[in-house]
Formats: sequence, C-alpha cells, structure tokens
Amino acid sequence: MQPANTKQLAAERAVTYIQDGMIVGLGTGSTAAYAIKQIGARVAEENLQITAIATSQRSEDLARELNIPIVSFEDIDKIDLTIDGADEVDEQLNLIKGGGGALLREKVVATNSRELIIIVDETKLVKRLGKFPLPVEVVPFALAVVKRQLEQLGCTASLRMQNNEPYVTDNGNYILDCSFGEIQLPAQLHDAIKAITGVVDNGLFIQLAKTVISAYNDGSIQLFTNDKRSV
Ligand SMILES: O=C[C@H](O)[C@H](O)[C@H](O)COP(=O)(O)O
Repeated sequence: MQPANTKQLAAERAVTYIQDGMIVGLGTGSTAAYAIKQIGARVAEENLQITAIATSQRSEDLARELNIPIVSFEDIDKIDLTIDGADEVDEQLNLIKGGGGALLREKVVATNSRELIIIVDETKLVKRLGKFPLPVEVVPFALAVVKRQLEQLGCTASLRMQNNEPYVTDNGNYILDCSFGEIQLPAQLHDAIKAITGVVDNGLFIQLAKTVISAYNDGSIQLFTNDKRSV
C-alpha cells in the first residue's frame, strides 16, 4: 500500500472550509501549494466565487495560473480565512514558519485574517519549538549587527544562501536561520527578537493559528483547535 500523501490530505480537508464570497489568504510552501491547487479545482469545477491574497510571489503565480482571482490590501480590509503550512507546531499551536522564506507576508496575512488554518503532516508536531532553526527576516544594511544581537539571545545564526548568494525575500531582505535549540518561552523570545532594530520580523507565530489540521501516514486526519492539545 502506498503511504498517504499527508500534505495533500491536510490541504484538501482545509479547503472544504472555504465558502462562496470569502476572501481567502493563500499560504506558501509545498503543503500550501496543495491547498492552492485544490482551491483552483473548486473554482474550475464548482464555480466557487472567492477572491484571494497571496503570501508570496510564487503562491500568487500559482493562483493566477489556476484562475483564482487575486486582490491586494488596497482592495480589501479583513481576510476571512487563511490556509498556510508551518515548519513546527507546538502543543499551544504556536508555530515556527519561514522555512520557505515567506514569513513576513505570511504574518501580515495571518494577523489580518479572521481565521488561520494551519496544515501539516505529523512530522511537524512537536512538544516544544526550536529543533527547526527559527527564520528571522533582516534588513541587509543591518545584517552584521542584528546577527550579533541575535546570538546574544542564545542562538547560532546563519545567513540563508541560495546559489552561493544570500537568499533575498520577496521584500528585498535577508534571512538569518537561528538555531536556539528547544525554545522554552516562545512569546518572550518573539518579543525580544522583534525589539532588535534591523529585524523586520521572525518566524514565531504566537497564538495566531485557530485550527491545525494534521495528516498521518495511515491516511487519518486530526484537528486541533487553539485549546491545548497533546501530541
Ligand atoms: O516560508 C514558508 C512557510 O512558512 C511554509 O509554510 C513552511 O516553511 C512550511 O513549508 P512546507 O509546507 O513546504 O513544509
């Protein structure tokens, strides 16, 4: 028996929450891409009437290919529902995001959404965040000073590279991937990083997810809501 495509399963379940007339936030990454494809299928097959806002250029490009109408914050106020992936999810549904470099737009969209549904496979569920290095988006001019200040918070920070060049985000910034090990107090760490001048944002999403949909290799799906859950 083939193992289930867990990312696709979680994504397809999340897309059932979308209804006609909604403004939908489109996440970024391999799991979110399954959701965008499924939204495209519903637009084509059911004539689903939605507009969407994307958290990255690549998600926007994919949505446009699938004839999903795209809007910007000039056109809308609140987003009804955002579906996005994550790199880690803890027991309080705090997240690490930004493995794909889209954390800033993802956080702008998440914080302006009435509801954020996170889609993951079981490998992303953790007791405590931090095994996955925390992405921090940094203004290039401030890179060296920000790196030093981040390391004073107890991490090793490495500049994300792509094709032997620093990786540049959709916003023209760099990413420092910060290995903290187990993060004991994610909300405090989030605030301490945000307080560094030259940091644009970081990949800690504290109490933003309302629902997490996790899919398992046996094909089952579990939903967690923002109350406590056990792994
Ligand atoms: O910047 C990228 C995002 O935060 C992604 O949602 C996250 O990295 C998860 O990506 P994937 O679904 O490819 O594991």
